[in-house]
Amino acid sequence: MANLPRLLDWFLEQSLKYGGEGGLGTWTFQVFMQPRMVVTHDPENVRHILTNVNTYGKGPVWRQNFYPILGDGIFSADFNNWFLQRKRAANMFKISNFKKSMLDAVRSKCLKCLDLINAQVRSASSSHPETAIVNLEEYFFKMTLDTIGEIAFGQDLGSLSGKNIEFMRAFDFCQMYASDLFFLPGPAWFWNYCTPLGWRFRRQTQVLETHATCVVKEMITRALDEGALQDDPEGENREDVGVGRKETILSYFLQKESQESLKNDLRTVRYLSDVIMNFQIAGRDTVAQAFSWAVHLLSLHPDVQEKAHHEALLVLGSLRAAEAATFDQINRLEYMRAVVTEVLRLYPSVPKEGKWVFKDDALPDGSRVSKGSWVVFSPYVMGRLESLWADAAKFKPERHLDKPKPSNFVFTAFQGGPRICMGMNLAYMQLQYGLALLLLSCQFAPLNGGEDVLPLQHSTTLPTQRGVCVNVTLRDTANTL
Ligand code: HEM
Repeated sequence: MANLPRLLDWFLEQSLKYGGEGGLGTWTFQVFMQPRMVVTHDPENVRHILTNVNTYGKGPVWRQNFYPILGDGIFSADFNNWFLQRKRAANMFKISNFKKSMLDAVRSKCLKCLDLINAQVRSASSSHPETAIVNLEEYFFKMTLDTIGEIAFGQDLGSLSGKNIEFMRAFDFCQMYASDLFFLPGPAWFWNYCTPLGWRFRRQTQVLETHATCVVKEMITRALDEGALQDDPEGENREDVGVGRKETILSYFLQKESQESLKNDLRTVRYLSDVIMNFQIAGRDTVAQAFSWAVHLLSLHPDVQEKAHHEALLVLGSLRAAEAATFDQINRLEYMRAVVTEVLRLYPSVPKEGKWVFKDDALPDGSRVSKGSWVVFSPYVMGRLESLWADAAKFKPERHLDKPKPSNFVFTAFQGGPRICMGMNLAYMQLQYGLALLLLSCQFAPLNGGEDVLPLQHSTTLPTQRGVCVNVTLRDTANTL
């Protein structure tokens, strides 16, 4: 328990100590009254775990700990329930949606966020060029929540305009608490019902549920008013087209429900609320944290910042021109893509992963794993192992240029196999474009000459403890090459 606040670094130390040469070998540990955890960072073991979804999955303990937040959504689902949700949501991630509705959502939220950052710097600065200290993390969290809101259910959640503060706080607390449950002795019910934090958790999950239910009910009412729902939804194999004014992730789920169940069946509303919650979790924190770590690392590496800025000018033009960037232009930001990959190697938004063992099995290195235990690997640890990355501690985007993409079982930020992150391409688009717009508008410098280590907050994802405060200097935005 003492190591909980620094769990990831503890994993790294233990892997180097007990993981044999290079820290890749398998070792195990067990928290009192919790299932055994088998830890491995060998890419072949990771491949085996991630590609055998019938042997390794989410399992009952994950589902129980996260049920109050994720319900039956895709992150907690296994087998057929997982497969159906993945298949429905996959409709949204087709190229035509990337080029139009997703890019529109990303663009409008990035530009709004940029305006707010510019306004804060201008109001706080009397120098020329205008400079101010800004905590950018809070802007990123609001921006990514509003973006995923638009993409997942076609609504502007208004976080960038000051709404949803209570919801976001509840969201952060619940994720942190549920993540701790795996490493606390004893069953979840004990912590949930017999401790003050558990009581707070249960109260905060009500805030989340109310928010998601409101969104779903509003969307159902809108779809019914527009006559966009079928009385008799067709079979699973027809081509899915989405419903309502525009295609959203939720619209692909709505079209599979009958009007009758949408109007009268509370279980249907609950299920759709779970879908919403899961996509909000998937799309908000991961991307916001990647933005934060990117700005932190760019501020510490002015040479990388300048190269990325130069590329943005070259590919997108001035800030004015970049506001209208196309999908193909964004894809040509190759150096920025390498920056994003390097940020996620060192600071993967999902820093640790545990899969439940459904059947007795052996890993490729010969280690035996028993049904009812966990196999654990950490993308954070893997990104720091010299046996996998030369100069692992150094931030060097160049390592990803002019080379084949690293295997998903070595660079595990998005994982791999059938459950690879569904939003990977969306995340790259948001980060490449958002960072390019930021760099065309501002320069970042660290406070007090640079703090090398920014303390992490233990959670399901990888937030910082105090946000990311940097010196922001506004550029002359008429700049072109
Ligand atoms: C930097 C950004 C992101 C990172 C690092 C990331 C990482 C991951 C990882 C590691 C997983 C596997 C988690 C697990 O199985 O427990 C995952 C799953 C998933 N991600 Fe992402 N993600 C990012 C952004 C997004 C975005 C923007 C979306 C938007 C829709 C998204 C949607 C999903 C979904 C739906 C799954 C579940 C896939 C499944 O179980 O089949 N992710 N992501």
